Amino acid sequence: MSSIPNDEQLVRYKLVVVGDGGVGKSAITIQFFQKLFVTDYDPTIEDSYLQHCEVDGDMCILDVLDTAGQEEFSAMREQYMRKGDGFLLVYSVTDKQSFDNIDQFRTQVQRVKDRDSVPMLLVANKIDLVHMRRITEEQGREAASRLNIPYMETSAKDPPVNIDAAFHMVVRLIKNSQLNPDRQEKKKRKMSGCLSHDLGKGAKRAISPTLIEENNRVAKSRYTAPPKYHPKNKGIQILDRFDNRVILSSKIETKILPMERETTLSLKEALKPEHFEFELSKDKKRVTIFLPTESAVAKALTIKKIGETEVQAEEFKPRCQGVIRGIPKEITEEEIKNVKGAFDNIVHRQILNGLVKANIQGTLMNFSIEYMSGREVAVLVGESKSENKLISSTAFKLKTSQEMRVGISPPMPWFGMDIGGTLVKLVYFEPTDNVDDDNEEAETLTNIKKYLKNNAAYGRTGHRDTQLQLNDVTMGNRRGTLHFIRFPTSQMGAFMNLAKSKGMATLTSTVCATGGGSFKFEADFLREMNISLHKYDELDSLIHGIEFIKEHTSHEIYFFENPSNEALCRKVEYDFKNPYPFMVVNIGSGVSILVVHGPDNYKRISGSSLGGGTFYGLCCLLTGCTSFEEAMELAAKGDNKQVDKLVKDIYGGDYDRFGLQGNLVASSFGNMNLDDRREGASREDLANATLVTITNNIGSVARLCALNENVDRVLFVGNFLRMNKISMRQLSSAMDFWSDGKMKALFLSHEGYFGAVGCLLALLREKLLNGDL
Ligand SMILES: Nc1ncnc2c1ncn2[C@@H]1O[C@H](COP(=O)(O)OP(=O)(O)O)[C@@H](O)[C@H]1O
Ligand SMILES: CC(C)(COP(=O)(O)O)[C@@H](O)C(=O)NCCC(=O)O
Repeated sequence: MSSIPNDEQLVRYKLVVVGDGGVGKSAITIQFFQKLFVTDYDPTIEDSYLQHCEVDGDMCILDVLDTAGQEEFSAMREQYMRKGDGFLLVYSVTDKQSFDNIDQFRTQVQRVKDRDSVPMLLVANKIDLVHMRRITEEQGREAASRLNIPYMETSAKDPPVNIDAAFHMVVRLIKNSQLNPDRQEKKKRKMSGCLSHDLGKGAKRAISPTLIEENNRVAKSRYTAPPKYHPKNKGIQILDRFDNRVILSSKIETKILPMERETTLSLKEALKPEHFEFELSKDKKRVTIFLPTESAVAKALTIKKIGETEVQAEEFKPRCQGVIRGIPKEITEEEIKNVKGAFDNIVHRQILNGLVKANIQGTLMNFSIEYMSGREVAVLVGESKSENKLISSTAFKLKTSQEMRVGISPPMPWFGMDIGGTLVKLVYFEPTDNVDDDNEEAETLTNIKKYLKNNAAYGRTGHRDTQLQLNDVTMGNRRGTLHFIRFPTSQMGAFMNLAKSKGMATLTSTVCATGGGSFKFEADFLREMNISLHKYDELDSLIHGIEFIKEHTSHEIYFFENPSNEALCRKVEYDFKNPYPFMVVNIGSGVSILVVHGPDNYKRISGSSLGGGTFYGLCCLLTGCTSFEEAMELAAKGDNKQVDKLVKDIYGGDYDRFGLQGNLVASSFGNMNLDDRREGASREDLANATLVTITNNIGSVARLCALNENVDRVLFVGNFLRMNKISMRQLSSAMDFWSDGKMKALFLSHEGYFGAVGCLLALLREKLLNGDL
């Protein structure tokens, strides 16, 4: 029976990604490890990544160092080059200088490794930027053959091209070189023939031991289990702990070993950052964890230890608090100052299973930072260098991830875009927390901000719903104002031109989008603006947007009291506590019906093609109206009874036996086959009848679905309900009447914007999670 090898049996390959700054080294590495495309990355910091990987059917550990391209880091570069087993030499096909510099990187690797033949791959990156390409494939291949190394073209953008293939290729090159050291040696002699010859035998002997040692080391780790290291062994240092394993580092190499007799569970596994909030007591001795949901509580109870710090789950109830105990040492102001000051001195980040650790120079202790996205909290774990043991652990509030310079938050501006069948909904997050965005394009950014903020109309058809603006909200790790903007999907071309003229395309290369149009217009965005759409599913986004807005705003959810009585009807705020399960009826162009059992637990149960688009389309056809607003105005003045056949038109009164009142619509538009009734029906009546028809149908489908799902609260959202009190009242009375008062129709103030909010949140969550926890 075969068994899964443990880490001690696995071969570990150290790969190093080198090349000029800006060629996409981080993008390539992050795409490989985290399967996402990042556009912004701190160019001054080196990151290393460690992950299990399968290459050609063999499990191994890949340890990849993404290097800083800057010159000032060149001394450090030599140090890591020495440890590298294989190298990706990256240039950008849009940047000739980066291509020209490849020779230097190659020579440097050879010099530092003291060998001519080092496993290396020439990587021509950014091939997606076709129109900006300066170095052809032919030139790239020619350079590769001159350097005697293989060549590969890549793109780290989604969908990525050859990213996995490039890393796998380097592993293959390393394996080949290990299996065939003789060939390497021969090749080396051949390539550096004149050097050996000129210097004679002595020089050759001087070179050989290094090579033999190098090959022995690799061969040993390939075929025999390495010795167990104990931290007390001289010169061995605990670098990190994660997932029940400990990483030990000696001067020679770094090993991952299982953490025996340790009960540590990684914080990441036990709780997700969005499940809790931290608060540091004034005396900085206690950290309180707030757990918002029951599901989080269940997980929290499984935590035994975080590092050396005991965590006790104390009577966790929803919205109750527990306390991290046993923080052994009060952190002093001085230390905080040191650590804070040291954020600028981060020289190396290590991203282990998504957890960011930053090594900081210049502190009294060697702190590592575990940063929790969106919570503005950092947990600092101090390790005394001399004793190799954890001596303190604490947490305190930080301003932002920018200040820490860890975590990857997307560059400003932050937009979420929902491109629907009729309308594009755009939410724009305007930061107000006075954090420097550290953005080279600060002026363009400021201009865009001013333009959006100072106007409520954009072009002929763009509108900002100023009444919906949300001030002082936290998104990602920032505080700010959320603005809500919409324009017709048919105006996408004009929107792109406007956005281009405001410099959007120069500021960002990725925008998050949802809705059917995120697929339909994807190619146009790329072609016209060189912007990739980071796509999120529209129903996921809708649910996450609703969850966020209902948690972060008051007065959002309401219902109608006495909906069928004109004089007594009034809007009443609804306290949506214990919300699950509930149903969502999204009335956009068409209708989607979902049942929601928890924040991440929903399903689409039904839909209808008779939606807002049907109302608007039919209205244009029947009344000649030219805008939704005009259609609604007409409908408000009309009377459907001219158009529809009522129960009393058929029965002469009520149909008592089954409780059908005479005024009930028996047949929508049923009177329009009669000449006199048709002639008597005004545009207003036709608009009203159209609205009533569509609304009635949605109401019946929704009620049946709610019945089927055993749900009594139904949230109606979507822009069909914009300025549409008629439909809201009608839905309210229909739900109430037909369910004998058991079901409730609820409405949300931000009607059609939830998808856009949800997709922005998804982007922030994805970026920040991948960057830190
Ligand atoms: N200014 C508007 N222009 C067009 N349709 C509008 C407008 N305001 C509200 N609507 C209504 O909203 C519907 C679109 O709703 P929305 O939730 O934005 O869906 P979608 O995502 O399909 O665009 C339209 O079909 C129409 O009934
Ligand atoms: C296809 C859609 C999800 C698109 O969403 P929309 O742009 O209408 O908001 C929606 O129109 C829909 O669910 N239509 C109904 C399809 C049906 O179940 O009959």
